[in-house]
Amino acid sequence: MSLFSPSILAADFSNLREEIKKVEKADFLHLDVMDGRFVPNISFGPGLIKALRPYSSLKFDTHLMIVEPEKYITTFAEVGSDLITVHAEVVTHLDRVISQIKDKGCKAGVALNPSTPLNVLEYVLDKIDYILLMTVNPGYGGQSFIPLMFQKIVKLKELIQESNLDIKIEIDGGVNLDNINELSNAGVDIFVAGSAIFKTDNPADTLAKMREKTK
Ligand SMILES: O=C(CO)[C@@H](O)[C@H](O)COP(=O)(O)O
Repeated sequence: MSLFSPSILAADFSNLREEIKKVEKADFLHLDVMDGRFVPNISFGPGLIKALRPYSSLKFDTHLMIVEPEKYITTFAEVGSDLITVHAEVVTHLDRVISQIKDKGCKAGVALNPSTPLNVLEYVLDKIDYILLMTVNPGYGGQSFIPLMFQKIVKLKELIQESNLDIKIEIDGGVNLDNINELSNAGVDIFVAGSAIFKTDNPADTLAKMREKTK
């Protein structure tokens, strides 16, 4: 069964308490932390995540698009993250950071930009819970899915199956009602979607429609 992680980046920031209620039937809440350095945009930090934590029973899926994420793992774990994802591109000691995340009792995810090859994960594969494939260049919501990422998803699925490990494939960027069925068939386990959910009149209904189109 596919899992859903609506990204609040596309929600109405002036009304987040109400916005997150609309997606309470999802599985995770996707929290995009951006620092204006690793990505050109600045979003929000641990203070907002802490403030939202009492108002949702969803698992908090914190996606750190920041440099030096190793300095902030404890903070993001303590404000209520269940899953913490760091980008391989900014971490020198990936094995160590994954351990840091797990030591805090969180699931560990590693994200890859569209242009980053899968082989950077070869020697940490046995420690990762989730691989987050960026299917747009990170930094902004509302971009179009990069078509070549289909091949990357299929390749990663094969790699995981060959290794016999229990790693979930999460994708992020440009997911919508038109491409979700094909993406599900390609092997995606967790869908992050921002605009396709929050920019519709009825996010709960859109989420349900997306579920119907997945395995
Ligand atoms: O991490 C990011 C963007 O960097 C995403 O989580 C976006 O928020 C996804 O937005 P949509 O493409 O679904 O609008």
